[in-house]
Amino acid sequence: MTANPAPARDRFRLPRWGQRGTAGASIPAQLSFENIVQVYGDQRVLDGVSLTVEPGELVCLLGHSGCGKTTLLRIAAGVEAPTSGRVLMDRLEVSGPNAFLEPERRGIGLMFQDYALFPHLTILQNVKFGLKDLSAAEADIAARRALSRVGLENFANEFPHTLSGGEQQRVALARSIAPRPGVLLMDEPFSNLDKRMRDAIRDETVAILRETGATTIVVTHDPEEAMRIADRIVLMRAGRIIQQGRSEDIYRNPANLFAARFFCDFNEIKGTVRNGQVSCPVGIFAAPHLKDGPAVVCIRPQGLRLKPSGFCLPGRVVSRRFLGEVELVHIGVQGVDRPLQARVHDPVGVKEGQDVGIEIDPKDVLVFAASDA
Ligand SMILES: Nc1ncnc2c1ncn2[C@@H]1O[C@H](COP(=O)(O)OP(=O)(O)OP(=O)(O)O)[C@@H](O)[C@H]1O
Repeated sequence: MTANPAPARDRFRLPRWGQRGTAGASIPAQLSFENIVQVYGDQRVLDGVSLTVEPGELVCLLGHSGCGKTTLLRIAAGVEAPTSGRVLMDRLEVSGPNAFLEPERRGIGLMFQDYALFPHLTILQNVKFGLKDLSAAEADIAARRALSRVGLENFANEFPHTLSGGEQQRVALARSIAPRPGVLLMDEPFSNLDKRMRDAIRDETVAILRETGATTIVVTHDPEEAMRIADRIVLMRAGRIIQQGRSEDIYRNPANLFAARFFCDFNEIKGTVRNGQVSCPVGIFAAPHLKDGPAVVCIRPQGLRLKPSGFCLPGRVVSRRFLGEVELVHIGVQGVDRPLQARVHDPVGVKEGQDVGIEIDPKDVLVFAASDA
């Protein structure tokens, strides 16, 4: 049942919501975690997490399912108390041995992947829900301003089920920014959207977050998403922070094999390090930082180039798959268990079964100690 639906043409006339500029700004807060440990039964879900998110910064918590990302958000929000450690906002303890500030008094906005919209409330009522501290008139103004900010002011009187997934995501965003939180915590906020919509909405959401200025933590298990939106990526594994930094730095210089694998589907080949060099069946590469011993040579698929047979490393094309902008070519190489995968832009004339040469760009080669695996 739709109450006062927006005329269809208005839906098409809506301006891009990342460009509207009417949202109230937040006063961003610094959020710090000090040595957070969380134990459930005999499971140590968080194992000494320390992290400071600076005012206005957008941090992505990245990691596989079950590594503790959501638990850290819940502790920040005050929905959960840590087993030990402290959470501080602007250097004041909000969770810890000396204090516990109730979630509703932290000035933290939350947005979860299911959006959690109330089906029986209109869009406007949904957005007003978190504005209980304001008078009815003030709440109405703040909610309409937030809806306008996400380009949905014409949908105020509709009900959630009449909106598309992308529109519902924008309502959830409006609801979380309406109280102008100093900190916004978002748990997989784009995971319910199809890929085409996800890219656009993600970019627009980030534009709005930048304008509101809120300190933001976004949880995701998608490295591309993290690279696309984060000022800083914090990579987690089994309750610990493995590495943090700008996306380019982590991508180019992963701290270990786990971090490397997270960002790239490498060709991995066993090798042996001797005197700062690693030898393996596809060549010899520099490994100045490693001690002598077994190693894993990781080669990015885009670091392989096809040459005529007789040049560089000999190989035989096993398969070719058209992926749009690139082709994925699998090439068998003597001494290597699995065919190498190469992402090639223009493999003109290359056929399955054909002998080729393979050139490997050393900048796309990373080497880790085998003990790291
Ligand atoms: N209240 C709880 N009681 C017991 N175990 C819990 C509780 N909350 C979380 N866990 C467990 O803690 C671990 C980490 O869960 P968490 O939701 O933080 O992971 P996550 O990294 O966010 O994963 P996902 O990406 O799948 O949401 C999981 O094994 C989960 O089952």
